[in-house]
Amino acid sequence: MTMEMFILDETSTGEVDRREKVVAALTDSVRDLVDATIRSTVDDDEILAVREEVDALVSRLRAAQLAGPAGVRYNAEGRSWNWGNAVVGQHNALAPPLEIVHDGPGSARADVVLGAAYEGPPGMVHGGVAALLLDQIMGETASGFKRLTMTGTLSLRYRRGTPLGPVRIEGRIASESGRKITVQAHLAGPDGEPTVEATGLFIIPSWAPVDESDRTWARFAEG
Ligand SMILES: CCCCCCCC/C=C\CCCCCCCC(=O)SCCNC(=O)CCNC(=O)[C@H](O)C(C)(C)COP(=O)(O)OP(=O)(O)OC[C@H]1O[C@@H](n2cnc3c(N)ncnc32)[C@H](O)[C@@H]1OP(=O)(O)O
Repeated sequence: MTMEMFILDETSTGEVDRREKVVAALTDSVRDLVDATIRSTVDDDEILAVREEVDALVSRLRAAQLAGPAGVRYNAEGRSWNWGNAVVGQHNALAPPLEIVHDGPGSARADVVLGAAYEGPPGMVHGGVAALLLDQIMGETASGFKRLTMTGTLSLRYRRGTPLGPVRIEGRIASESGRKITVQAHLAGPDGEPTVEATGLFIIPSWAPVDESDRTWARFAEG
């Protein structure tokens, strides 16, 4: 991958903000649909009838589509958006409803409520979902919105099951050496005791801009 894979898009920030909100509301409804589908016990005829209506709605959305994935876009004002991102994509119903808070240099955290769609062992968060969330938050911790970083190596220790429900994830930079940034993080359930501990090596790719004062860093950092 190269910097050219990030898409320069002429849409104004005001228009990006407006559109993001409109589709994000639909995304919330689709998340609800996913949860309702998993947990529904209505009879078969009702399921078939709902399916027909959902298929009709999909056709309406397909009336105008991007040719491929949403990608990571930015405009000349420095606003960037990644609506399809698997963790923070505002238009991605597979992404849990999560907001990452950068509460200081080299640290980040997020609170999220994980429902039935994120289940692995009975009543517990899927291990891959825990890894997914940790990867994003640790990547953002390493990047700090001032440089571009990619996951090199991620190591997880699952200490005990994480119950579905409210989950907190916290990450911090443990050390840095050249283009290599080591991040430590954990994920915890409602009692605050870490259930998953993580260490990751995040790498500033050789092709990425090197000048941290360059605005390009900030532009792409929300990738
Ligand atoms: C979704 C994509 C978004 C990406 C862009 C984000 C922009 C926004 C930024 C931030 C906020 C958002 C945060 C995102 C959160 C999600 C993050 C992900 O899930 S990223 C997808 C998964 N990861 C990959 O797909 C990497 C695939 N691998 C590569 O592209 C390359 O291998 C890369 C960039 C990791 C290294 O390539 P080189 O060419 O820059 O590295 P060389 O120069 O060979 O090595 C530098 C040093 O690092 C070590 N190294 C290289 N790869 C390593 C690895 N995998 N593990 C450990 N060490 C490694 C080497 O041994 C070398 O060390 P010595 O300087 O000699 O001491």
